[in-house]
Amino acid sequence: MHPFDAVRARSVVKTFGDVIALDGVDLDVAAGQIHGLVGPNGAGKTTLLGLVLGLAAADAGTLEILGMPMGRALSVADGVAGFVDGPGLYPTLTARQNLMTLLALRGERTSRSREVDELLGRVGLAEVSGDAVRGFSLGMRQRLGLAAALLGGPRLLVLDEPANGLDPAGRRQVHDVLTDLADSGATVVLSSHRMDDLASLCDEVTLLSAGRVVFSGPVHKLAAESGELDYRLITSDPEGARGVADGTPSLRRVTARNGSRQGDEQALVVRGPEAALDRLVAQLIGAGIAIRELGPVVPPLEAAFLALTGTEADINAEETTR
Ligand SMILES: Nc1ncnc2c1ncn2[C@@H]1O[C@H](COP(=O)(O)OP(=O)(O)OP(=O)(O)O)[C@@H](O)[C@H]1O
Repeated sequence: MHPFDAVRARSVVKTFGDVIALDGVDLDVAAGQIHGLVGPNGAGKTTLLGLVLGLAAADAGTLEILGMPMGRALSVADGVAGFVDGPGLYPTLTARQNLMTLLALRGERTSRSREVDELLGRVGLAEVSGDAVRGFSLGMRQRLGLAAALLGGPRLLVLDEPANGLDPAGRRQVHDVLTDLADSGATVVLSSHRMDDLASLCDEVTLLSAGRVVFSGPVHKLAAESGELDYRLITSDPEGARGVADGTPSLRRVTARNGSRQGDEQALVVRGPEAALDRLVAQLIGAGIAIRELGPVVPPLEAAFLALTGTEADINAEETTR
């Protein structure tokens, strides 16, 4: 459908002194897709987005943006817009003045004021469009930054944690804007720490860990990397359920690894493949034990993140010292 990659990185390296921020990164983002970058703090997400935006040049490797090779000169490629480390805004100007100023800087002032109002409405800032940005919350600044990035009608939008500081309604609004943009054929590359956000928004995700790609592909495939999950069950007969679990092949009873909750003294936590869990459920029902709650202790996407980035061990250790 789309003949080229909007972003194509091969063996990209970026260092800051002794720190290797990106260590041979490959990235393919098909045109028209929403692609998420995820990874622990310091994994290299912002650095990679900065290279795509032309804010810095790679030390080694190749990077093609919208089919054009990025050179060593620092400049935003044609058709690309976005921000890293928060949007750059003029704090003393109003939201509307910020966007009008951006247009003025491009010599487009008078013709597009209606478009500016429409954009402010789309990102949920219509009512505060006349307020000075210096009084804006983090979420409001994020929304205005998104509107500013959309002004030029980008073919590739690059956003570093755009959902940062947004309330649930704001997140929904931003999702809608990004989805509409992708539906119109543009490409979006964004970073996020929220796996639920990425799952609901992105076609594909790339998981970075310590500057390397440890997964890249569709979100459902990432979930499949979670390995064995811990499942938490609340039943009508905790003692009886423990006995049934102990007799279920391939299933182990464990102490909750993460997310202890109220009522956990009544909960049974088991680890094993899905088929073994299915057997346990059938046996519990057969034994007349009602299942009142059943779900993974850590959602599959988060579990995959923890397993692939090696952060799972830290969490286990934390649990055992409680
Ligand atoms: N300008 C810089 N000078 C020195 N080191 C830097 C610079 N920018 C990034 N780094 C280092 O490069 C590594 C990657 O940082 P980066 O900001 O890309 O990670 P990130 O995945 O975006 O992290 P976070 O989730 O915390 O935003 C980190 O070790 C960071 O300290």
